[in-house]
Amino acid sequence: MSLQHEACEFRGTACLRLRHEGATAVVALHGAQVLSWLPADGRERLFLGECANFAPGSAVRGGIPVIFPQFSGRGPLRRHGFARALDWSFDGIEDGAAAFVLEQAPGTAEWPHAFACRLTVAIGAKRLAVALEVENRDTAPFAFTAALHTYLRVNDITQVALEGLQGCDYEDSTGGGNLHRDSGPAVAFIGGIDRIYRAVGAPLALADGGDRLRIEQRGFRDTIVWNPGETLAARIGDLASGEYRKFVCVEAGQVLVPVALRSGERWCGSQVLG
Ligand SMILES: O=P(O)(O)OC[C@H]1O[C@H](O)[C@H](O)[C@@H](O)[C@@H]1O
Repeated sequence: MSLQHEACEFRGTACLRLRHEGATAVVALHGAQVLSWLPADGRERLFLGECANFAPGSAVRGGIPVIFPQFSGRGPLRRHGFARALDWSFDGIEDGAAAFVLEQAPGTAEWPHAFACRLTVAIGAKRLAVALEVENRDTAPFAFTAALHTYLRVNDITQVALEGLQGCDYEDSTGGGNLHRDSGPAVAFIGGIDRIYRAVGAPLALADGGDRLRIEQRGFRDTIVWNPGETLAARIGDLASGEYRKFVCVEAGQVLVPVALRSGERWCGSQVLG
């Protein structure tokens, strides 16, 4: 059976529910943000904050926010860009994936370029695949940074280990952007962590007690690893008390070297979980 889809409301916001091979995903039109992913075993794999704010123009804490055209505060635009705060349009099912589009509009005026973003979401029994394509529809070149800011639900953050980054260089965003090389076999999440690993190629594995999740990315060269830790979490207004223990962000990103597109060119990056 092919991918099934239906419009639905989830936490009061307009969404599309996808079903395939016993798995379900919910994608909000707000930000084209995947909010929920239940593989066929029925266990939620994404974190969505209890206090997540779906008001127009706001960023929703959890799921898979689409970061475009600027990662974090690395440029003149609003933090993490506008794509996560705007409504996207559902553009149908194509090659077994639901497609959502965002194009130049009054809400994107802070970045004066003609562009088209296309986010596709596909699911299988044990797999979630999200791909972001960006097209330059302008007459002039432009450059951007982007990420799929995936919030992975975990049982107990003190037991979580992220494997596959040994030997990779990273910028430590908590330490003024200092460069380091990861020497340990796994990243642990004790205290806050905010790192941009560069040129990550091989798949990662998130071990959470007895559970393991494979994380693969293509097109995106960097991987951002983030959890605010207790102290910073207490200052994040849309994160309920103790919720920082329930997620780690493992983000597929193109941050350290922006993507430059000439007129008519396209770029694509993707993240596959499962
Ligand atoms: O609070 P937000 O704007 O959603 O950002 C949440 C986090 O996103 C990324 O992971 C950055 O590396 C962090 O520095 C930032 O704190």
